Amino acid sequence: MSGMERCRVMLEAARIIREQREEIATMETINNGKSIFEARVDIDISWQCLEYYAGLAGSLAGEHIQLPGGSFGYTRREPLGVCVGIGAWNYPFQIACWKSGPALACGNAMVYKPSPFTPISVVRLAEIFTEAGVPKGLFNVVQGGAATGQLLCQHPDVAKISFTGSVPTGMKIMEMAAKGIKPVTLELGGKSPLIIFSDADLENAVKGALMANFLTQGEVCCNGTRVFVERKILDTFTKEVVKRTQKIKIGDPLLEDTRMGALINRPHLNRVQGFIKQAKEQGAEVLCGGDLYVPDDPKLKNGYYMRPCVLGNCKDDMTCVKEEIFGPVMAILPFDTEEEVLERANATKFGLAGGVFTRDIQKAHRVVAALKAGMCFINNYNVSPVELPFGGYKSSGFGRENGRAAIEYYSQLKTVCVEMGDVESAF
Ligand SMILES: NC(=O)c1ccc[n+]([C@@H]2O[C@H](COP(=O)([O-])OP(=O)(O)OC[C@H]3O[C@@H](n4cnc5c(N)ncnc54)[C@H](O)[C@@H]3O)[C@@H](O)[C@H]2O)c1
Ligand SMILES: NCCCC=O
Repeated sequence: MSGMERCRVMLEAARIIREQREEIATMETINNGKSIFEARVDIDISWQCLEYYAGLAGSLAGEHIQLPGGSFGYTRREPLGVCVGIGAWNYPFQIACWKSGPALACGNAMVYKPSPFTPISVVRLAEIFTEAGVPKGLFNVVQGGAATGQLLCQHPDVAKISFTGSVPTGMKIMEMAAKGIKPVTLELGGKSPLIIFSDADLENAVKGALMANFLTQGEVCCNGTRVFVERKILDTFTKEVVKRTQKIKIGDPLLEDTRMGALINRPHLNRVQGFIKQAKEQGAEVLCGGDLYVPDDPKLKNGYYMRPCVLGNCKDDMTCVKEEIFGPVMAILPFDTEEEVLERANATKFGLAGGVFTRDIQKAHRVVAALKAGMCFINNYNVSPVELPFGGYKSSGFGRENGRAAIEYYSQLKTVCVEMGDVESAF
């Protein structure tokens, strides 16, 4: 298909998703456990992603380059071939759109493997692509776990792998990709810093800290889980954050007023609680939450619910401050100077995201310029405009999703050199 034809099909897929927003959001809530309120936002970001790449599909182009003597060259932006997408369980539908959007826009095929914990909604995406006119076999879903993922990565017909998941799995994916000389995009974990200066708008900073920690039960790769607060406002800020965290409505994720649903599964819930136990043993203070939550509704009593947790008295060398917990656990850390906080914020193997709240515009830009992270926020956190590239530094991965940047990762350049004169042979 031409770029314009791909554009039309992708716009139709985006339209169907928009039309079926409620049904898909409900499916995603059942799939993952996140609140319906949030699932709707995920679905909106998903159709916006397809619309955005539909727009780019028709304008993909190479360059014309003039050479001496009337000769010239040109480049063609060509697809890679069959791309494999492997997704995590926290944003099942959205991750599949973030990968398939640029992949299909560039003229590739995709075989997508969702996490076995959230197998359902991406099947609906495949059906929607078919309804929209994507040719049979161009977007395929293969269900399975690690073994299936390995087979896909090692398959000789696969030209590219785009992976979203944990750092240990990312390393294995990269090893497999290296054996086949396949390009790879790695969207991995994080332990991102959020820096609150004393001149920040306190109301926005508190809201930002909650957004940075408690969406999708805290199971968000770019969460700002290390909240550095300038000592002057530590008490006021902490008190307000704790008060609002305690008010978060937990429970049946399909209810309209629920803002925190269930974690993904029992082992993960136990793991998150293990981090909190260890934090206490290492001297952190639980300022609120961290315990199991049992909803009144008897049919939910075995659900994987916990109260969102705020940890005080944290130190940089504690496990809860160093490791990705991937649950609703915020660590608050006081700081005194800009120089000190930057050094501490960057002292991590991860580099996915970072944020700063301040009214001082020069300070804001200076701080984000110094943060070693791929996605930085000034005076907000965890918003996901599809126009902006998203991806990590350091162990959080490489390659970018969203924005124009993703086109680079789903296409390759062919250079054509055209001679307009005679061949000047060396022989
Ligand atoms: N940077 C991002 O954009 C982003 C987004 C979402 C989640 N994440 C990260 O994902 C992690 C949580 O997700 P998870 O628990 O599903 O991660 P995971 O690494 O356990 O699994 C991710 C996917 O990889 C598959 N997989 C597992 N082992 C494999 C192997 N050896 N070969 C091929 N595929 C394999 C899984 O079946 C799943 O589909 C967190 O670390 C989180 O930060 C990152
Ligand atoms: N808003 C989506 C963020 C993806 C990371 O988990």
